Amino acid sequence: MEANISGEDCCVKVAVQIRPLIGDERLQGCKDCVTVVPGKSQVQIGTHSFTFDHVYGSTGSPSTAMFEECVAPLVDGLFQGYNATVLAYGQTGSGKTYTMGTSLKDGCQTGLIPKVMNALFSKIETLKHESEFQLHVSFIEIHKEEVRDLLDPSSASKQEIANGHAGKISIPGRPPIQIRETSNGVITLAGSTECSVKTLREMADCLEQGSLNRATGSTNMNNQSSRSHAIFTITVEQMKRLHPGISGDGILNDCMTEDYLCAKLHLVDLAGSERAKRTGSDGLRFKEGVHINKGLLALGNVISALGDEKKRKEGVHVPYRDSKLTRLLQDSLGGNSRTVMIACISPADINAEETLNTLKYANRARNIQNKPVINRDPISNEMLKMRQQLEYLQAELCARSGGVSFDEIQALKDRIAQLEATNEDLSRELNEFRNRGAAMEQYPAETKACGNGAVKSEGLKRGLQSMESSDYQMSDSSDSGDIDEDTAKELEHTYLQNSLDKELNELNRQLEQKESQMKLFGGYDTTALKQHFGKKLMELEEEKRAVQCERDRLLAEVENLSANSDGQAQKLQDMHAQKLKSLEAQIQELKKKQENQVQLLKQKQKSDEAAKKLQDEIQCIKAQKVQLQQKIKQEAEQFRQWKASREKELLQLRKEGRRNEYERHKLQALNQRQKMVLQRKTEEAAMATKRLKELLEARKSSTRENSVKSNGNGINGQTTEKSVQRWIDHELEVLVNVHEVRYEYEKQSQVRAALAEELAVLRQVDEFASKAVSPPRKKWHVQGIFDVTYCKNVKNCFS
Ligand SMILES: Nc1ncnc2c1ncn2[C@@H]1O[C@H](COP(=O)(O)OP(=O)(O)OP(=O)(O)O)[C@@H](O)[C@H]1O
Repeated sequence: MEANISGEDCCVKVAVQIRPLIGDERLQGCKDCVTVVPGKSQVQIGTHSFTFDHVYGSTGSPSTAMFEECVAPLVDGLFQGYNATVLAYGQTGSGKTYTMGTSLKDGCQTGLIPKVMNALFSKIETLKHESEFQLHVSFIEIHKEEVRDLLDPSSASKQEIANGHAGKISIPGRPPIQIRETSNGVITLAGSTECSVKTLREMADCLEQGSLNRATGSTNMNNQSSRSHAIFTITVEQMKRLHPGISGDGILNDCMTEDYLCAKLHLVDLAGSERAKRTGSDGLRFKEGVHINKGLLALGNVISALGDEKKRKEGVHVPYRDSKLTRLLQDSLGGNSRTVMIACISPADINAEETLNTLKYANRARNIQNKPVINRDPISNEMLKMRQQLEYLQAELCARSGGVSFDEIQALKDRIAQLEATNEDLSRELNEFRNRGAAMEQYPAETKACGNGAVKSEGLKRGLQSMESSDYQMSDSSDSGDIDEDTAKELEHTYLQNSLDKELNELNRQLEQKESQMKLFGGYDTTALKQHFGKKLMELEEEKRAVQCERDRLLAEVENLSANSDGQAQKLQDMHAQKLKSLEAQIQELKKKQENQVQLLKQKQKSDEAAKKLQDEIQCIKAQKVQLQQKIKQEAEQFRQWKASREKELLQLRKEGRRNEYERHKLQALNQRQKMVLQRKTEEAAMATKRLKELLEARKSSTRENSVKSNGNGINGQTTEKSVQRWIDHELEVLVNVHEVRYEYEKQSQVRAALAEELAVLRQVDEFASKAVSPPRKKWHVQGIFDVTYCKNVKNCFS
């Protein structure tokens, strides 16, 4: 049997085992009624002729070759994850137990099961460096439509019952074994013992222990007849260690370092079909016989339903549930298993009828198609599928790229260069946004740490100081409310930019991911490939039909010839039969090819759909990316405009501030000058007052002198006149001086009042400046203008 990696259909293989005539049969003088056509796997009984996959015993292949040819490939398949079943079928006493080796006793190594165990352990030995294994064994029997655990030590006690037939006592309290179907259709046994075995000895012990527990009994046809269907199951769990980077593709193996496989091998020794008359059974044995035959009948119905191509195509119901035996063998017949059926027959002419039935039964089973798949851990399975798909697509790409012209390659290269350039531009833009965002971030960080408006302004002020010149002092005039608004605006902008950048990064990441996935699909138009597959399928279908017609024709000829019994006809019949066989093989081959093509086509369609979906997703992400980039640009532009207007405003304020500063300096200088004038005038006033006092003093003394002179001797009239004249002049001069001084005093008082008022205003200005709180810009400006005007007036006063 060939390895079946892809899980395609695979027919049940049938081998016939013809045992030699045994003691009783010889004693009865039985004759050999079965012939094997030399060099062919063909058995003839009477006028009937059947072709099988293998025929052993009699003049067929030696029975010793059976394991190598039929069972060893199944054992190998276990290590690839394929389930397998070996099923021995035949009438009672035909040699099923002998062939299977189910009754392993005292280490006697006859039959298939001991050989399976040997092969299994020697294979494990060779693979132990690359895999870890776990083996489990279960052994059950179906006796009178009940499933029994042959490895359960509690039910090991066997008891001979009254009529001498073997039987078992079921232990109360232990729940019966139940057949269950898992959600993915796998048949399991709930409640049966699963022994973990590590050595060949342990496994052989399990077989021996189970065999001892099996229900057997003596009948007229077999001294030790199996009264139940026995199923010995070996489960092989394998953890394969893969070596990353070793495989040629070098892609998926990098991430897949373990492969978990689990496969089961069912070794089934059925109870033999029997006729109560011939076995001479009665009582319990008779009832057993009825159950045995019932189970085998159900098996026959299942085989009929599955073996008939017409019924299968019509989707006829397969009666698996009619018996526990068929239910348990559901996977082995028409399911997930590679199955070999061994039809055991007796060559004795007294068994000819049963032998013919067995051969018919077996012949039908050959048409059963199973669907073995690798039983792999779902993740490993998924990985493998992807790898296969990748390999397939890579091969396809290679094939396709052979036909791609130089121009096309050049165009693709150009496109790649173009895309890379766009990508670089976008990355650069992104970095710029990021840098801007980072520069803005330091302000929010400071403001966040401080947590109040005044300190926020301080933070921003420091930030601005780092950018602006030292004449910033005047920008203190902008109120703290404005600064808070600015900070909030910048914060908002930074956060928005950051979140948009993040979004853009995420989109870029998704895009990269999707595009790398897309690369796996190659991106080529595969319509031509599909057409090619479709054409190929049709060709195969036609070829198959032609071969089938040829087969039908030959069959008809063979029918005609079998009616004709002369030697020539026999020869022709043989020739036709041979041709028929080769045609059968051809049909099978074509079927396989056809299935392969269908699988390929399906796979192709699936990958096309996936590629289309991926392409749509990429388009969608690209559209989102463009939108996002536009949004980022818009936002940046808005912020830039806002920033520019804000800076303009600031510049205006600074200009205004400088002008005010200049005015202040001017006023201070004027004030200084006025102070000096005031001082000078005050000194002049003091001088004038002093002079006035002196004059008044002089006047008083002259008055006194005059009165003394007039009251005295008054001798000279001219002298008196002159002195009066002098006195009058003097008086007049004094009066003029007094008047001048008064006028000057009033003027000085006015100037002083004006200066006092100006001083008050300047003090107020100084006070505001030292408190770092300026009067509102407009007010300050107006006040400045007022002061200047006022000072001009004062100046005029002086001039
Ligand atoms: N290939 C063989 N060579 C020699 N003897 C055989 C061979 N096959 C079977 N026998 C003998 O035939 C007898 C019946 O065989 P076995 O018990 O295996 O039959 P069976 O089909 O299992 O019968 P049952 O269905 O009643 O259990 C046994 O005595 C066995 O030794």
